[in-house]
Amino acid sequence: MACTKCASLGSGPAFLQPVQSTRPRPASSLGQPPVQGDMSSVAAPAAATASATASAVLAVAGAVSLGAASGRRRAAKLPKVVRLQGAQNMPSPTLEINYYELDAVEAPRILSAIRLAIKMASPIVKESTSPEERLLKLLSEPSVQSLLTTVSRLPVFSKEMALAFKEPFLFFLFSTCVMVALVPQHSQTFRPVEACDQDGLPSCVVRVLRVKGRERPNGKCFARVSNCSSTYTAPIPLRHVGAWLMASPDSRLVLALFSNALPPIVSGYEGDEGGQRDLAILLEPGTWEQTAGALLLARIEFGEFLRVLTQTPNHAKNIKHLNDQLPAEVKAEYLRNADYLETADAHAVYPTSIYRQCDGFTLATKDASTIEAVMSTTLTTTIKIARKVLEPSNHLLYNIYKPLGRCVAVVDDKVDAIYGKELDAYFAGHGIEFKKIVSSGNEADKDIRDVERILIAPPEDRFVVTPTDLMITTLTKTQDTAAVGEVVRMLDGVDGMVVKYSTQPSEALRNVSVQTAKTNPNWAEMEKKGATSKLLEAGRDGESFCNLGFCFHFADYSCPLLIDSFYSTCLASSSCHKHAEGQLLQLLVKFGRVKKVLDIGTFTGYSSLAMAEALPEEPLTTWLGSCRHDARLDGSAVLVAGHQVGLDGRVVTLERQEEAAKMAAENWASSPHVGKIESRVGEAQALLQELASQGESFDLVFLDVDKPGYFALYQTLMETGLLRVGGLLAVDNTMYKGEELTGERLSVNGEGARALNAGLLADDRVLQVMLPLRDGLTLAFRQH
Ligand SMILES: C[S@@+](CC[C@H](N)C(=O)[O-])C[C@H]1O[C@@H](n2cnc3c(N)ncnc32)[C@H](O)[C@@H]1O
Repeated sequence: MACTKCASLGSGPAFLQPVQSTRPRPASSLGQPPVQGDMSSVAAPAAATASATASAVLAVAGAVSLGAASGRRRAAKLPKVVRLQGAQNMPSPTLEINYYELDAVEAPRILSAIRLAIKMASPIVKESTSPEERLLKLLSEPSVQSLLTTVSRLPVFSKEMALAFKEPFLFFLFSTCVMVALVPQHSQTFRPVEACDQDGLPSCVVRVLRVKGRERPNGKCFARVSNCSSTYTAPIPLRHVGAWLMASPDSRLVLALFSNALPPIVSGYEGDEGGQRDLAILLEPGTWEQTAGALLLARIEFGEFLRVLTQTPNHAKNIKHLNDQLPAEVKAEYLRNADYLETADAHAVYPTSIYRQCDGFTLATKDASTIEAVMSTTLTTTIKIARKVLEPSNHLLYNIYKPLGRCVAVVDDKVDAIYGKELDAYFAGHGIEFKKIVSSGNEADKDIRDVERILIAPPEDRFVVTPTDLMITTLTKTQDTAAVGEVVRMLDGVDGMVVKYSTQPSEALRNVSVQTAKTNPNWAEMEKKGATSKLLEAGRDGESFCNLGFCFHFADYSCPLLIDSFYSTCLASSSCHKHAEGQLLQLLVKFGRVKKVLDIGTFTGYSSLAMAEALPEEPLTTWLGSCRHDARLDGSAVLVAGHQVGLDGRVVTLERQEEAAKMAAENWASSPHVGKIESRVGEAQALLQELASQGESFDLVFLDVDKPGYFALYQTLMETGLLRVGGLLAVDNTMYKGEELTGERLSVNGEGARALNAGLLADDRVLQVMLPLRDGLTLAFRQH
């Protein structure tokens, strides 16, 4: 996500984006030996159990050569180290791993971002306003916001990160606090943090802090949690910490970070010499003298500020409330980052396995001139040798998968040829949902990324809602999973970009999306499984989904999501394409200075609300007659019979299903724009006649109902003048899942869309363009 406010620093992804194809191999395969020296436990043998322990050891100190973004690797031989206090009980790493592409991080830009943010933030923290006001101002300061976003995305153990953190990493802590404080409502879409210590601190956070800092003399925080276990699956790259933290809206965390958990490097302002020393040793030799003054000053200023901020009795509550007080665009920016963090590595937010455990600790030479942050990831695999496991009477697999509810298996095609049928029969016989993803590959292709590639959108999990879905489904039928994975990512990337770089929807609209998904009768059941993202998808084969006796069109709320355990829900996030379409409608309303909108097909009220939000606010005047337009040419309002008859912007929305109309009304109820919406229930054709007989006409008509009726409704709109000359018609789903692209027989909906497309083409009263937005959105301007 690009920070629009501080473009000069570059966007987060631009310099943090993982580079799939050039990832570094695990350090051991790069010829780096395991850590040497006095870390006796480091060389401890792997546990005799079937568990593999791996650790990433990346340098953090001035004495160790820190490679730049070009990918220079640190010296293979490390100086002797001793464990720091508190590290004695940590597990012992045996080999190095490096899951993430650290070389893409541009340390110099991060450093300049830090400098800029310090410069801009410094006068703010010294202001005489209340600490909360200052914090609010800080969070809204573009350079600070940009830095927080950036920092939240950094892989923690990279050498570049270490380089970046040669300056105080108050900002890291700050960013984590900020995220927690900022996004409680967002956090509801994340799973709660599972492993917490007694203080409610997610253990992963503690681990990161423990790695980066040290136990404080008062023993708080780090010491207490040293033996808590985590069920998190990923190693702990810092860029994910924000996402983890967001999972815990607990303001105690903010408190803990502010008051207790600050490692000496930050909290040393109270006269803690350790902090100053740490800071000194993290700087390049010689730069300390030049930089120390400014940094120390910043540290003191921020330290003092934090102290004041956390002194008042209500500070926890106050900090939490800042979320609501932030300017909308600032808040949206933070939320966008939250979305990014979620999608950047879903594993960090949504653990997928209980068999991987992360840990970390800090090692240092006695004089602290060399510090190493060591992180270990323990992968535990149980291997059982068993025979005849696929015989129905054998309960081995049953006992594992029955409690889990289902089994997703990536099966080699050679294995499938031999055991495929037996596998299917076994799970079917035991009533266990079984998803078999058959893939062809060699041994070398079986690393975690290949598994990811295979799991991404297997054909049976992807509903065809848009032409993109169709292409992806077609692609994934081939056997070359690696190439398919790349293309799928690109295709999804196009849609993702549309959403990412379009203005983000209001909270009210996000909520409508959630409500929409919840109308699915399977919602509750899926929610239990944590698989609700699927419910934003269309029904498997069709565009309609029957519930409460009437049909809903879930296709319109589709997200290009991956299978649920992989990328979880995008509820309330901006990833739903419907949002981009909503933004387009809003843009059209604003650009066309539209006052009267006809929304044909209400459903849960998303499009109605989107357009209502964009309509002007001023009270008015009248809807009546042609004088309305003449009068507004000179900007004046027209009063009919001297009284006001409504708001200067109105959406009339039509829906055949009473229940849907009711649900939409509930969804709009809390919006300040509700007064602009008028809902009518009935068949669209009949309602159009009624509106025409009342002399209505509209500047903008959005047509989004059953496709077989499209052309007839279009004709009525034109013949009755409901779409006024100079007005615009927007029609959804005109590409209808790309059915025409298949060359196969069209469905009735596909036929309906084609009839309208052909009708528009033949009608010279309109000038139209089909936009490949989602499932095709056609804009037709009525010129005669
Ligand atoms: C695709 S949904 C509309 C979604 C809505 N425009 C939005 O973007 O949020 C279509 C809705 O139109 C309704 N509908 C379908 N055919 C209709 C018709 N002929 N007359 C009135 N309503 C109709 C359906 O009940 C459904 O609720």
